Amino acid sequence: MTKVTTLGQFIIEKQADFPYAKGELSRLLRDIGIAAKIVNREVNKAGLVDILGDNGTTNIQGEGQKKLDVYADEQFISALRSGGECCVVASEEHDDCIFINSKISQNAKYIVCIDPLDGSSNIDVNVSVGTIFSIYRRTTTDGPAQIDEILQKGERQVAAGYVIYGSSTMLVYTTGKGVNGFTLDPSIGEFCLSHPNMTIPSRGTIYSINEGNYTKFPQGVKDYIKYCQVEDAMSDRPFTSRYIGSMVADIHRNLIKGGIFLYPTTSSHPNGKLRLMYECNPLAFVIEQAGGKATDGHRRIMEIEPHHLHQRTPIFIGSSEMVEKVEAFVRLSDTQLIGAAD
Ligand SMILES: O=P(O)(O)OC[C@H]1O[C@](O)(COP(=O)(O)O)[C@@H](O)[C@@H]1O
Ligand SMILES: [Mg+2]
Ligand SMILES: [Mg+2]
Repeated sequence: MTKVTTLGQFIIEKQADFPYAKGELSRLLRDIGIAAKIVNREVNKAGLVDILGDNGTTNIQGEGQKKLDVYADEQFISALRSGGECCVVASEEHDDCIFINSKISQNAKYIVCIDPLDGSSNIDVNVSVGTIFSIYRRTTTDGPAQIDEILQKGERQVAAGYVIYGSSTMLVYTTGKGVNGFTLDPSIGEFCLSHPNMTIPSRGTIYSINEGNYTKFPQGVKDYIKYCQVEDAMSDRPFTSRYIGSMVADIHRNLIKGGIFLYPTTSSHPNGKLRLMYECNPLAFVIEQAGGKATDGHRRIMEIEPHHLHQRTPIFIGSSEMVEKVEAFVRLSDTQLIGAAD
């Protein structure tokens, strides 16, 4: 019989990598795992219970909230609040940070940024959705946490990961020492280690982008898409186009098979669409830890200075050689633009 390692057991074993750890991060990851199971239960019942559809409210970015967006947000915040290891939560669904002022939490050392439900537009049609989380350590030690403690660069993350609610439910995370994936075994209600030491192939044959926006893309991205579509046996082109529209699901597939996910600037989203703090940074940390790359076309996502909670960024993320290739196209087009202006 093969040995089963649950997420809880794995987290405790890995605590030994950090000799001075007191178990707070382990407990925080456990709390996220618990909330993920609760959200999973509701996602699985969607269609049977009244949880599909719009909530009738909008979030800070003016996007309509789905009932499941609101439900997932409440579950994660409540698990983090009662777990006591997190003093501030920054969520896609709230304009401002949520300071947890309970006696046990106010001196907690961790800050969590979260996209409670990623891929909202897919909820009502039974397509995979996800949760993305990012964990930072506070930069001061006492008193209530301040806003600038939350706005840290992605390279300062101590842990990050995602949950994918798909044909099976998985939790994938990193603490900066590789990436491990756990599949929820519904018969025992536990996430079990199923994908140890995940690595992303350095090249793949999948590109993921919302091609409907093609005319709005910068020239370098248009040129890269054309490159993906050209026939060339040596480099396995034309590549396959796959776009689910849930960032977590697109990136999870590319992590396993190799590929690139692109959400560039567009004329309607001049700063990009996806959010730095709770979408791009955590996924960049996971993908880099798996051996891939994540940039905005010019610099590492995790080196971008955040100025506000809901800041957006363009992103090119996935297999290292593919990200380098799109960067080369972007650079070339920038030089041509400069040349034409001279
Ligand atoms: O519909 P578009 O513009 O292609 O955007 C799809 C992207 O938007 C998102 O759904 C945004 O996430 P939320 O659902 O959390 O707002 C990503 O998951 C996805 O990659
Ligand atoms: Mg999202
Ligand atoms: Mg969301």
